[in-house]
Amino acid sequence: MKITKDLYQGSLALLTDFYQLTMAYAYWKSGKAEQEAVFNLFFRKHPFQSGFTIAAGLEYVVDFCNNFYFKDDDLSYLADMKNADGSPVFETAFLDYLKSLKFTCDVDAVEEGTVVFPHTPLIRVNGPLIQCQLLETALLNIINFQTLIATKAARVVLAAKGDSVLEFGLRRAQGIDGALAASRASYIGGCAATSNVMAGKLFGIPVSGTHAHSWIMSFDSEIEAFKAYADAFPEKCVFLVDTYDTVAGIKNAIEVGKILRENGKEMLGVRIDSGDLAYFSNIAREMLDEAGFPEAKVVASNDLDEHIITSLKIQEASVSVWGVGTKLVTAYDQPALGAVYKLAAIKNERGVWEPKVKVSQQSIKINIPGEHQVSRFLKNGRAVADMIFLQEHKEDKTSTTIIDPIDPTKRKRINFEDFEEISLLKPIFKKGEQIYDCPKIESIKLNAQENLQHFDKTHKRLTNPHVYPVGLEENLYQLRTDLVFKMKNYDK
Ligand SMILES: Nc1ncnc2c1ncn2[C@@H]1O[C@H](COP(=O)(O)OP(=O)(O)OP(=O)(O)O)[C@@H](O)[C@H]1O
Ligand SMILES: O=P(O)(O)OC[C@H]1O[C@H](OP(=O)(O)OP(=O)(O)O)[C@H](O)[C@@H]1O
Ligand SMILES: O=C(O)c1cccnc1
Repeated sequence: MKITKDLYQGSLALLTDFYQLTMAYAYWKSGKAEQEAVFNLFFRKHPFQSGFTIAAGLEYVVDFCNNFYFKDDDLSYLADMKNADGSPVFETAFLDYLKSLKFTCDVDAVEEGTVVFPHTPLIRVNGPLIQCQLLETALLNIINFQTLIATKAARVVLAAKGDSVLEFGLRRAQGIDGALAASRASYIGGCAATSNVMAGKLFGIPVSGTHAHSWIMSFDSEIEAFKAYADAFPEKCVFLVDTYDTVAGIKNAIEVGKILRENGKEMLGVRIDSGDLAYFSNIAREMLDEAGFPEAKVVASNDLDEHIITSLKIQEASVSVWGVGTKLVTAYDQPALGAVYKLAAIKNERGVWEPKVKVSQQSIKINIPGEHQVSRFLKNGRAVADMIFLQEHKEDKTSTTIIDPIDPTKRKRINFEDFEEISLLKPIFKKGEQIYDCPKIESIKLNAQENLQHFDKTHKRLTNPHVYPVGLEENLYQLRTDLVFKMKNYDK
């Protein structure tokens, strides 16, 4: 899918913070625009107190980079911007430079659906400083949201323990694009289908749904409404049974289910959207079984999330399909991921790479310098640790120690020959040319499921999960510590 073309009719170069453009102008003016740089996009904490995060959004990023150019009307908009004294904000020669700007960066990224952890780069961009800088805001916008929602969906799906989860969020999502991106990310995270028809068309996601209370209310009686629905959709009958009286509603559904059966069709199930979902789902299950409908499913909806689903499972509710909307697509309990995009290295005038750190009072905010690689180590198919490293530090080594970037007392010895080693960052663009085929959404979803299987269930626990070890290779840890000391003048 051409996301930019289908959704936004062209380049999204102006989808950025104004300060990116002022910095771009200043880079250009000071002769730094083409200086080569490396930026990393990463997050510092899992959302929702989760023990894992699911990467999502790369296909949008690829599309954004492929369509990264300034259109004539973008440039005239910028040309019209004035300073307080009436002078133009951007001089014409700079706008001409932007007009001729072509995307030429290398981009390496973690594939969508990959389980990822704090501090490891999800995307690494290497290219002219001005281009790297101009990508920041859009890349963060895309990755922060889709990664957040894919993770929320994965948690909801884990709570559902193999039952289908339908995403019903469109009506309460954060605007049109929020809804579309959320439906896409929810599917990647493991939802079985969406109610969002446009997301179905754009992304190839299965669409599904039942009917609303208004359908029932438009008839004189519930049974009439069920019969009319069964006439229209004999193959797709999930009756919403709680408009007036849930038990009476289930009886009516059974009655119409029998009529359907006489005509050679099977009622798919009932939906309960209010009241005590444990109590009513168990009553529905008993009544359906007794009436000879053991295959009919009980669908539950109403402000569900992973915690309520877990509770309903503990209560042995007889729900087999979960409709989840608001709390999934708005990431209700944590509305932003907080990933950042930081300069990690820059090539100086002599052509030598200089690693860079931003020093902070909070050690969690000190970034990791250099052009990172990330390896995941597996033993018998089980992930044991991730290592962030610089290629030149690892060459010729047979073992190393990884060190927690925040707490250096947490360390792990890695003998490379003991593990299967997977490189997480894949080449996506080389000198501005796309060299990666974005997978179909079905294989992204499968990738997420397979990835999750590599992790012990203690990391996937919804509350207080066991922390998965992610560390800096010892030489990188030392490099970072030395740089921080240098920037703080501790060595003087
Ligand atoms: N057995 C249960 N255990 C825990 N939570 C439940 C149980 N049954 C329902 N819930 C949840 O409790 C909340 C009840 O919300 P609310 O009070 O809005 O429902 P309601 O009054 O039954 O429905 P509505 O207002 O939509 O008619 C929902 O989030 C629902 O998912
Ligand atoms: O609760 P969510 O997880 O967002 O799932 C979607 C909700 O949207 C629909 O009803 P709507 O909320 O429009 O009306 P209702 O709450 O009055 O049933 C549906 O019946 C669900 O309850
Ligand atoms: O199909 C449904 O049942 C549905 C769709 C959107 C929101 N709530 C329910």
